[in-house]
Amino acid sequence: MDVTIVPNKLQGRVTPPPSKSQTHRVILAAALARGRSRLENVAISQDILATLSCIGALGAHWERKGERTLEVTGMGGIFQPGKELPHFDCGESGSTLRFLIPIALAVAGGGIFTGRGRLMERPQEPYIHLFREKGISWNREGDTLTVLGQLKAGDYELPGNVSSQFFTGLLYALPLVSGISRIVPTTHIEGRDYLAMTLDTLAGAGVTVTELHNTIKYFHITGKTAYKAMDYTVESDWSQAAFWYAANFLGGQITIQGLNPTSAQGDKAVASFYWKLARPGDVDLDMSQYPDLVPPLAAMAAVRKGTCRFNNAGRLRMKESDRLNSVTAALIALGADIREGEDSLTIRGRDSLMGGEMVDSQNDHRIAMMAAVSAQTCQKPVTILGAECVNKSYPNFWEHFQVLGGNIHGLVLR
Ligand SMILES: O=C(O)C1=C[C@@H](OP(=O)(O)O)[C@@H](O)[C@H](O)C1
Ligand SMILES: C=C(OP(=O)(O)O)C(=O)O
Repeated sequence: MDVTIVPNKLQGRVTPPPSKSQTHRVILAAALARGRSRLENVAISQDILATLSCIGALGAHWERKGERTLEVTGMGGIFQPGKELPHFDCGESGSTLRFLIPIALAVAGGGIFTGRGRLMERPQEPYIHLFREKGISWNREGDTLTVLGQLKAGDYELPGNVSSQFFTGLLYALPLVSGISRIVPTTHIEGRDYLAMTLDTLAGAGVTVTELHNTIKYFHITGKTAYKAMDYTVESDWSQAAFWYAANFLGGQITIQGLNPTSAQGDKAVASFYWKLARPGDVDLDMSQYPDLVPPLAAMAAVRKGTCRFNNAGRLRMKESDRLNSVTAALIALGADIREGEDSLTIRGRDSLMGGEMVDSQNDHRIAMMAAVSAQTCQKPVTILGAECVNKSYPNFWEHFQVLGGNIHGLVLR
């Protein structure tokens, strides 16, 4: 679906969707627990649907109990083996794939994982190296990956600068096996707040992981822990709220409702980045902890007085698109002054953007949403190609855009 946006300023009230990161985590904890968990404020985006289909493959059950309520009956850490290895269809969700691999190894002795789009091209090397050492077999053919073996307790060393999702996967899986384990980062961890969110959700399910320190900080896990069923209300998503912050930065008057200012979501930092960028002048921003904020912050940086440099952003090349490249291509199409570095972006702010061109979302939800809010400040209409990709994380994004007065042509709502 291609949509054309005729520029105007957005205004009104919006509640961002439920946090995708929290939803993945709480569904997995509920799936591993014995008994029934009631999860409130859950939205079924494509990524969340992928995680739900995977917990089905593990033997957990889920049922919708209303628009935003989900009941999950967990498998209690006990997998009922069938004739074949379980099949996990991860869609395009990196979180689902990286969280489920060690869980499947812990409870089911492995599994067959499939994915679409760019998913299977995204890095898995830290797991490949680690599992090779542990005698677990790893075999990828095209979009199908088969992992086979039993996850055992022990020491797991991981680089911290590829994806925090490898840590989360092991943090979920190692408590399920017998014996003490340690997860030791071999570099500085990027995306630490995602791990704080993981530890928070695990604690809610009665699973305690301690962070210890000798020469470096590491995670200490006592094995054979039972996950407990829980009632949980998912918070609104700060990473998605960031696009409405960008819309406000570009002249919108939107009241963003329902956010928890003390959330464990690291992307609540968008509020302070907003004020940093609102002051004229040159700024350097370290994005190593906030990869998902780069597209909305780049939209802000394109229209302001001063140059903004986004540093330590190499991880963005490994997302749904190569996001350093796709942010650059999209903003250039809109008329921004942006330069792509190996792991950085440099944006010289302008008074406004020209628009009038087509922007390819490259099947990346955050690029489509960035282009949509940037279109507000353009002089000419903007066409976004592949606009349906927002379904990955924010299925009613375009509805919200319209309710806020966005002038969109070509929209086909499901
Ligand atoms: O754990 C999570 O929920 C996520 C971690 C981040 O990924 P990386 O740590 O792989 O950069 C982030 O970009 C992704 O959208 C969600
Ligand atoms: C990168 C993202 O998610 P995932 O890694 O789960 O695919 C995202 O939502 O921007």
